[in-house]
Amino acid sequence: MEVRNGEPFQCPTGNQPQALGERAEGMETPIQVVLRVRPMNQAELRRGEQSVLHCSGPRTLRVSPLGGGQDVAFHFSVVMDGARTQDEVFQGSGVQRLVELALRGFSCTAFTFGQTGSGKTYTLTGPSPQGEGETVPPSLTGLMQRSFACLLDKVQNVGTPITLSASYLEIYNEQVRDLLSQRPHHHLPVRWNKTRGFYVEKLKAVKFGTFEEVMELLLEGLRRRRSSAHSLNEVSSRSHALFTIHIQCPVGCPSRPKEQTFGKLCFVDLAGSEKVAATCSRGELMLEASNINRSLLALGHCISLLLDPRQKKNHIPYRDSKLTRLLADSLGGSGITLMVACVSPSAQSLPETLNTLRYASRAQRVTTRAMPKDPLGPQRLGLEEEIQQLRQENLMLKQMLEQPLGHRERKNISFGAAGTVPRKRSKSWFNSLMNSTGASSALPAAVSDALLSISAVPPCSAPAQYLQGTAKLRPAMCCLPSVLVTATNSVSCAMPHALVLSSVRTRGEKAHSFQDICPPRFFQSCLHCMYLVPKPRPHGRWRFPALRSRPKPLPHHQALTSRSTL
Ligand SMILES: Nc1ncnc2c1ncn2[C@@H]1O[C@H](COP(=O)(O)OP(=O)(O)OP(=O)(O)O)[C@@H](O)[C@H]1O
Repeated sequence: MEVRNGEPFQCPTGNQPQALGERAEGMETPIQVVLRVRPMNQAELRRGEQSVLHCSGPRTLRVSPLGGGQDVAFHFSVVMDGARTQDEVFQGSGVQRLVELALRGFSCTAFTFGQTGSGKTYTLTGPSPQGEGETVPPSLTGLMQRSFACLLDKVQNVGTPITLSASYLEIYNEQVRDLLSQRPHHHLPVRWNKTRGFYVEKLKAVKFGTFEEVMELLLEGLRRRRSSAHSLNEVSSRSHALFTIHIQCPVGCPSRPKEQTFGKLCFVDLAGSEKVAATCSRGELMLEASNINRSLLALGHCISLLLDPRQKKNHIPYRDSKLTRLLADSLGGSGITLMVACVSPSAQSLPETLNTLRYASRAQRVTTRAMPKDPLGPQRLGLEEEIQQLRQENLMLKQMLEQPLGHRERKNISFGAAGTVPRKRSKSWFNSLMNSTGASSALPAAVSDALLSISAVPPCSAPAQYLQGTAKLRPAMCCLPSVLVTATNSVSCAMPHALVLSSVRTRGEKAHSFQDICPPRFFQSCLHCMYLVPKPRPHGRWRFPALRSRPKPLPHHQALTSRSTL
């Protein structure tokens, strides 16, 4: 197809990117890249510039350098020429699919990337309003306004109440500012935690329910966003802007119908890369340009490393810039990402255009593992563990109650059906153990006679030796309360603030790991005294150190005295 100077490109309408979120959850999903070529602008036409970009299919762009150099072909999910309208870009880019996936609880990101003046802001929000109070004509609105309308339409049809809120921030000169705040110049810190990953502390999130409300938020942020004029763009964005919609859905997706979902739809308008010489930037403009270029370089570096599977497993330097921190999940995490690469068709911009095309080609080889967001994440796991412990404890107490009274008087208790000391012992478990055996903090450091039999453990043939007193344990432990699991299948309780498990048998044999305490075979072959001193942890759970380490034998000659058991 011949491309003449200034004429729009002819190219079949792009198809929807196919792989976007169509793979199973947790599968590697590549970043989708849509390429948009803007039409020649007035300045380029006046200069009589040649167009160097040719669409040769719905997914292929050919670059024909002036002067007869060899054509270079680039392939993307969709290629859109300069004749594509805003609506065609919306229909063909796959953003609608992102909206659906965000509603199902996925974290979705659409970002525009390209040289300054290549049409990134135009693609996301349409042309900048001509005057105060002017609005963008509906036919020219960008991906964001169309996605808002699409989202609100879908929300209405879902039938269940869905909570929507929006936040809007910019990264200007490596500082994060809240564009919805009355104090936009106040810098916000970027933090990290296990549950949320990277996030901006104290960022305002405003609830909305209608198209007008969300548009009000967008316009408020756009008014505050930093922009300036330079030789390549009269309204050039001087910051990276992230508009995020948080979608809280009380009823989850079909695969998790009973769970809440917390989807996210984020639009990122990156500031354009620029050659300072070409934009004639000075002073503040130059400082802004160098910060923009530096953060885009960090982004490119992360993308390059993400392409290497070995590097991906090791370390990706997301912390190199605020931008890469905030895009970490979209690039290498559990999000679904769409990149719209914007380029100018002019020959003068060719070096920058080639950079963008190479950058975009690399980006589309990056994969994420799309997973719906579970904000409870680790918390939920912790709760499940706790429930498990409480169940065990409950069972143990029930069994205690079922014991004949005589046994209880002798303070014999069972440790549950499996006959094991629970692996993870909660403080409440320990306390109830202490209470049930009558041990209290007032007891002296000597071992009480409370004997706790462990059910389901076969009678032990070990020698009739067992620990008689904590006073004879290592000095460090003397001050610790202890429960002694002895070779006689008994557990003796003393001071109630910590737990010592130990077992004794003849000398000369090998010591067993703590894990051996649990299965019955331990009690037939336990040799040395084994003890584990749990450390109280902040949330009331206790951790047993040396769970797998070799137990240290107690000094038998000092600590043990021969005594018949039971
Ligand atoms: N597809 C398009 N059709 C018509 N005009 C366009 C198109 N794309 C961009 N423009 C115009 O080109 C100019 C530059 O576009 P825009 O501001 O979106 O570029 P940008 O990539 O966001 O630049 P910067 O990085 O400097 O902010 C604007 O006047 C915009 O209206």
